[in-house]
Amino acid sequence: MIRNLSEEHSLISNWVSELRDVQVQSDRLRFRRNLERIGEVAAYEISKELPWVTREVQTPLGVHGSKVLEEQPIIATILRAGLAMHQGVLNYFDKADNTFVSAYRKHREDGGFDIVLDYVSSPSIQDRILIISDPMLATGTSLAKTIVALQHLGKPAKTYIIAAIASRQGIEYLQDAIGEELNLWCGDIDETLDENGYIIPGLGDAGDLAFGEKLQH
Ligand SMILES: O=c1cc[nH]c(=O)[nH]1
Repeated sequence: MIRNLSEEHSLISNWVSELRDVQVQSDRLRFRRNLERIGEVAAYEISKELPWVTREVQTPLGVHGSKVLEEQPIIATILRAGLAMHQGVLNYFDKADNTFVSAYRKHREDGGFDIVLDYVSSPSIQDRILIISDPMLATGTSLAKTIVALQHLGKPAKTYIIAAIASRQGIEYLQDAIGEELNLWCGDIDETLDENGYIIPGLGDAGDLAFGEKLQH
């Protein structure tokens, strides 16, 4: 299931528009906060699909059968661009377990790049609800590598992916690579990727906009 939240004319479209806008995106605090807000709303939307149970809660004046999440999800992100969105998801699933993966583009002399994944910190994901946030689903290769790496830690009950902007090509790549139904919640879908694997029109480099420029490997 692919949910393009921009089609629902919600506040998410406003925030994605600010992420894209060169006049606004240079304000790093606002850029990070917009990613965080998208993470928060996506977490809320996904929460409507998760299993709930009724638990008796003692109030000062009586007992109430309250609906509560059956279990907390595991929320995962890919360093470093994913951090702000991850914080948004964690703001709402505030008791969640967390998975961190580092992945970066190692540039080759021929102009291409390979995804190097060298750090995974995670609990077992066996039978758990897994929510992975990755703000820019561009080629889909880092997400696919992350999902494959996490498969060594168990088989999740269900995996959700949250992105601010996804490319059509990345969605198709990921659908083929993971070999199961893709559950993607994204702020918008763009049609084009350039030769450097950047989403066009996209927003630029989300990690640099959130945290500042880095040296290239
Ligand atoms: O367009 C893109 C692609 C990958 N990562 C980004 O930050 N932007």
